[in-house]
Amino acid sequence: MKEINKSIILEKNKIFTVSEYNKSVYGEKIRNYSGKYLREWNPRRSKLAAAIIKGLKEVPLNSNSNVLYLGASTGTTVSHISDICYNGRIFAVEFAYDPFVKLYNLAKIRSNIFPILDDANMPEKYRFFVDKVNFIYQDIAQRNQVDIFNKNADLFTCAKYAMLILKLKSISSRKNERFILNNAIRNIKNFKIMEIIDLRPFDSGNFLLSMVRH
Ligand SMILES: C[S@@+](CC[C@H](N)C(=O)[O-])C[C@H]1O[C@@H](n2cnc3c(N)ncnc32)[C@H](O)[C@@H]1O
Repeated sequence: MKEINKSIILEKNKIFTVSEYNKSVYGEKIRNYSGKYLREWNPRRSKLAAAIIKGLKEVPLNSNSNVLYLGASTGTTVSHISDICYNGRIFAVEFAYDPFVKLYNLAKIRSNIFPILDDANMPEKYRFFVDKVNFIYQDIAQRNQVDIFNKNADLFTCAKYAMLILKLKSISSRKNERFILNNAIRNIKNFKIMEIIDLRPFDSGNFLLSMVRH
């Protein structure tokens, strides 16, 4: 077993978060672990898990981190971040009603998740619900995904670290992958790139950018 941090554990080719909760969120396996539980983290369902398995060196999250999560969907990755940041708060923004209902139900069980039904293009609408966040995570398949990130990063200036899932096909389905990637990176404001992880074979055409504010 290898600890990435106190709450993230790698065992052979599998990854787990240490959890207070013995309740499966998306069908993942759970087992007992020193008075708590180990929740298997599926890298085909969560790009952050895929990036860690692919060798992401730093995960700048700890038990006290406050996170702004854009594109939360039903809360698969949110639930693992909720395990890692068990004393912090996760402000989870999702604009589609159906996945939001599941996210909302998850938040009823997990007291550190604060679901927000809103469009991440308009952070000024939810800025007053969001306390000081240290970290922004974005996983949104939209053509203007870099703009969405920049707008949120401009407003939530306490966030020192960020991770952006770049979905290249959503930006352009015709241009060359390298070209889209370089262009997207050039357009990111305020943050410099620490690591770029190609998420293949878990997720094709998606890259995780890990960044720090400059
Ligand atoms: C790939 S899914 C996210 C999966 C999730 N991050 C996970 O790992 O569990 C992308 C989500 O972003 C949401 N989304 C897309 N555009 C959005 C926007 N402008 N504001 C908020 N949510 C958005 C979609 O409705 C979808 O649920």
